[in-house]
Amino acid sequence: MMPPEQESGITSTPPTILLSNINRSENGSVHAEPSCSATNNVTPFLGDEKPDQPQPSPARFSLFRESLHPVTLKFEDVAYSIKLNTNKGSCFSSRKPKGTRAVLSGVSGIVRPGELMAMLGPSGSGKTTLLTALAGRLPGKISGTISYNGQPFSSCMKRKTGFVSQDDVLYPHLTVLETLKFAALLRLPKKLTKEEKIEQAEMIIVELGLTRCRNTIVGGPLLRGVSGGERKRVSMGQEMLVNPSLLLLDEPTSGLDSTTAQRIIATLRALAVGGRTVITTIHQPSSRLYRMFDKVVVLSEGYPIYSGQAGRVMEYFGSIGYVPGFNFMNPADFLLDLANGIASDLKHEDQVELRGRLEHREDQNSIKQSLISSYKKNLYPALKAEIHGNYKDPVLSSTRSSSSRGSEEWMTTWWEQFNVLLRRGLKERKHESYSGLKIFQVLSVSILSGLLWWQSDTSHIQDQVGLLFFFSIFWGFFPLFSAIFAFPQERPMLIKERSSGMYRLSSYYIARMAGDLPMELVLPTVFVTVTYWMGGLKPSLLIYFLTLLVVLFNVLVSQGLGLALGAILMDVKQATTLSSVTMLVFLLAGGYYIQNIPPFIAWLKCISFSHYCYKLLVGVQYSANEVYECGAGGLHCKVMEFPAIKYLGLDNVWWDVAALTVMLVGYRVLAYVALRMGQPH
Ligand SMILES: Nc1ncnc2c1ncn2[C@@H]1O[C@H](COP(=O)(O)OP(=O)(O)OP(=O)(O)O)[C@@H](O)[C@H]1O
Repeated sequence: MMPPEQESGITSTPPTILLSNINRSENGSVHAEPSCSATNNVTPFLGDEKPDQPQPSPARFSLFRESLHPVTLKFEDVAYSIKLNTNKGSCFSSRKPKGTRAVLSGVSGIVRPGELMAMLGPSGSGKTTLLTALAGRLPGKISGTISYNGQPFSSCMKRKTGFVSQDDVLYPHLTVLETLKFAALLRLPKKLTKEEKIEQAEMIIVELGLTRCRNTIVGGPLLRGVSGGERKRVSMGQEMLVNPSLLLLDEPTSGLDSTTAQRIIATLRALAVGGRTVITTIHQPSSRLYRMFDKVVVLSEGYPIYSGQAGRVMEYFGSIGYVPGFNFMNPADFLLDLANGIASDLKHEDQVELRGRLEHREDQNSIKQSLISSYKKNLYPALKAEIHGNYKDPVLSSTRSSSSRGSEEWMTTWWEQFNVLLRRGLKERKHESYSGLKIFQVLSVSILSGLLWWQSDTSHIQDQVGLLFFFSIFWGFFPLFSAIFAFPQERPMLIKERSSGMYRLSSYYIARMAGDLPMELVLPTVFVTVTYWMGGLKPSLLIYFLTLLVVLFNVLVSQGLGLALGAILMDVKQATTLSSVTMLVFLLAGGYYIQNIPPFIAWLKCISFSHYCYKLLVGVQYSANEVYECGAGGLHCKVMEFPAIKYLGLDNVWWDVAALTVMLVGYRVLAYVALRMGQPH
C-alpha cells in the first residue's frame, strides 16, 4: 500500500530550513517521523529573507538546541460542557444556570513530534475549545484524558508549550523588535545573558521574515502598525522564542491572503519537521495547504467525524459511502461540507447498498448523525488502540514535578521580571501617560483655577478653604478614573503571559505600580505648583511642600482605589459607574458642603479619603492662633472658629495620616488579591 502522502499526491522533498536542520544535526533527541516530509514548492518564512539581509549563521542557533523535547500528545474522549445562564442584562435579574450545553463530545486523537495536525470544522464546531483544552488553558472541568508523553499537563509542560491565540494579544505601541526582545528577556532562561536573549529575538525576526518591519510599531485596531500577517508572525515569534516542543495555534491564517497563509502553514510545517508537535485550527484551507497537514481532526457540532491521517480522508469517507461530486475537489471543502451535513456534491456509487444508504440521508442532521456513528464504529476503535498502543512516548527531560513550585519554576528572577516589565510598561504607556491631551487637561484646569482664585487671601477664607477642598476632590477623581482602566485593559495580555508562565503576578503588579508612579506624581505636582502660587495660598515654601505632599498622598490612595475597583470588577463600565457613585459620596461627605450631617450617616466621612486629605490641607494651611477678617470694620475672628474649619476639628492630624496610610496599603493589597483570584493558576 502506498504511503498516505503519495496517495494524496504529496511530493516528499525535505525543505531546506535552517531551524529544522540545526535541530536535527545538533539535538540527537529530536524525533522525526517518516511522514514528516514536506512539499518542496513552499517557501516558508524561516530563512526567507533576501540575500542582502543578514542570515542567521548555524552557530547562532545553538541557543535553541537544549530546550527541544519531543512531545506526544494524546487525547481521548475529550468532552466539555458550558453552563447556560439567563442573562437579562440587568443587575437585578437572576442569573440561574439554565442547564449545560455540550461543546465537545468524545473527541480523540494522537499527534506525535514531527507532525502537523489541523483541526477543521464549521464555525462554532468547537475547534478553539479543543485547542485551548489541549493547551491546558481551558477553565472548568474537562472529561476524558489528555496526556503529554503519558503525563498530565504540568507546569513543566506549560513552559514547553507555545499557544498563539486567534486574536493577537500584543502591545500596540511597541515595535516588532521591542515586542520580541521583551518576550525573550522574560521567557528565556536565566543562564543566557541579556545579549544572548536579544540575539535570539533578532534571529526570530530574520527567521520569520520580519526584518523589514522590525522597527515598525505593532499597532492595533485604532493604531496603524504592521500588517495582519506580520502581526500574526510576531505572535508566532513570541512563542517560537522559547522553542516550544508543543505549538498550538488558533486560526493563524484567518484574514490573510492565500500566499501569506501558505507561507505561515509552511513555517508551521517546517517547525514540525524540526521535531515539534504542531496543532492548528484552520477555517478553510486550500488544497495546497491541506497537503501540508499530517493529521486532521474534523468536528461537527463538537462531535468528531474524522481523526487520523490527513492523506486518508478520501479513502475513509469513500469507504463509508461519501465521495465528492467531482474528482479534484479540495479535501478541506469536502470535509467542511460533510461536517455541515451537506452531501449534495456526492456522486452515487455504483454499489446498490451504498446508493441505498445515500438516498436515505435526506436531511443534514441525519448525515451528521451517520458520520458520527461511522466514526465511532470505524475509526474510534483503531484510534483507541493507537492511543493505548505500544508506541513508546518520549520522556519529558525535566524531572521537576507538576506540583513543584518556588523560585526554580521561573525562567528569570523576580528582579529581572520586575525590571523588564517596568521598562516595557514605561515604553508602552508613555504615549498614554504623557499624552498631550492629559497634560493639556491638567494644565488648563490648574491655570483656570489659578485665575478663578487669583491671589485670594484670608479675607476670603471661604474661597481659600474651597480651593483646598477642590485640591482634594480633583486629585481624588482624576487618578481614580485613570486607574480603573489599568487591569481590565491589560487582562488579555496578563492571562496570555501568565498562562505561559512568563512572570510572577507580584513582579507584574509591583512593576505596574512603579511604572505609573512618575506620571501620577508629575501631573499633580505641576497642578499644585501653578494653582498654589496663583491662588494666593500661604507664600511659604514649607507649607507649599506640605500641601504638595498631602495631595500626592491623596493621589496614591485614590489610584489604589481605582486599581482595586478595576481588578475586582474587571469591567470598565461597571468600575466607572461604581467609582462615580463612590466619589460623589466622598464629595458630599467630605465636610465642605454639609456640616450638619445626621449622626447615623456621619460615618461616611470616615471612609472618605477626600475628607482626610481636605482636613490635612486645611491643617497645613492655617495655624491655631491665626485670625482672619470676618466682617466689615476690620473685625477679626479666629480661623479655627470659621464654621467649615471648626467642623473639621483640626486636632489629631496623625490619625488622618494613619487613616490614609491604611487606605494606601489596603486598597493596593485588595487590588492584588482580586487580581490573583482572577488568574489562571
Ligand atoms: N465560555 C463560553 N461561553 C459560551 N459559549 C461558549 C463558550 N466557549 C465556547 N462556547 C460555545 O461553544 C461553541 C464552540 O466554540 P468554539 O469557539 O470552540 O468554536 P470554533 O469551532 O473555534 O468556532 P470559530 O471557527 O468560529 O472560531 C460555540 O457555539 C461557542 O459559542
